[in-house]
Amino acid sequence: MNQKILEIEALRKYYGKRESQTKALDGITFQVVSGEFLGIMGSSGSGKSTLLNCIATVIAPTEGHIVMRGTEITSLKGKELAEYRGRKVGYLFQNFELLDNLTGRENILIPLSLHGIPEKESRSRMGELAGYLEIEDVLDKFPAQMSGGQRQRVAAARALILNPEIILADEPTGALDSRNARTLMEKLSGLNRKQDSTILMVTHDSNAASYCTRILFIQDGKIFHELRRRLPEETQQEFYERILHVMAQLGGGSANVL
Ligand SMILES: Nc1ncnc2c1ncn2[C@@H]1O[C@H](COP(=O)(O)OP(=O)(O)OP(=O)(O)O)[C@@H](O)[C@H]1O
Repeated sequence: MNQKILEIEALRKYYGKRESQTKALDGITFQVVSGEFLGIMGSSGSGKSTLLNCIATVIAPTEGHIVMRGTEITSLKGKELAEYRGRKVGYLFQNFELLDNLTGRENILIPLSLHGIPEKESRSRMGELAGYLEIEDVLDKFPAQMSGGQRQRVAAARALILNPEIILADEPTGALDSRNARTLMEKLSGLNRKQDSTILMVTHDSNAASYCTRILFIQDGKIFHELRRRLPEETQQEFYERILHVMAQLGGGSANVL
């Protein structure tokens, strides 16, 4: 436990030219340790997606370091980069991103086919995940035949099938109603607690964030505040109330009161 999985150091991402530059990330430093469920919150335009996209290697940072288990990922190329994107990281998106013409089972197995891994190697993992995520009934259905909650749980199984080092979740409850959002968060939080899955989740939703073990609040591309759930004594409701309090400060732009 407490091994460093991800180290972000002095990360900057500037968009545009000097005269009209946006400092989307302006010197962000933090670490994620094994078994953490880290939330990233902040108002619109604060830099959350940019941060996640840098870690996912979708965009290149202007400056700084992203180190995954000791390997600098900003300089990875070719096979190593593909290995990082496909095996070390699992992704969960707001809009599920399932392929419409594949069944639930086939969607979950996509990461295996991308890496040429024989299906039989993941058969027991598939069974375990399908049972835990309550998607056994929809494995042979197409996404259009599933509810939103089922689609997102299928997407969660796809993210987890190769046992990645970290799950990157971008607003995973954004397209779900409150009941399905709660089910998803309970499942993710259970995986985090029981299997030590490490999760980094960007969210606007204070309710979803209350399942995290720690939250970083970002404003104008900088870390503005950090909350850590005081386990075991702090209830989820109490943590939720502390989150709301910080969000109110963020909304009011009163960064110096904390
Ligand atoms: N490709 C781009 N070119 C120029 N500016 C960009 C680009 N992408 C993002 N930005 C700017 O960078 C800043 C951070 O954007 P980002 O999308 O990371 O914010 P966010 O916190 O994810 O917002 P939201 O919650 O609305 O998704 C914003 O000011 C945005 O306008």
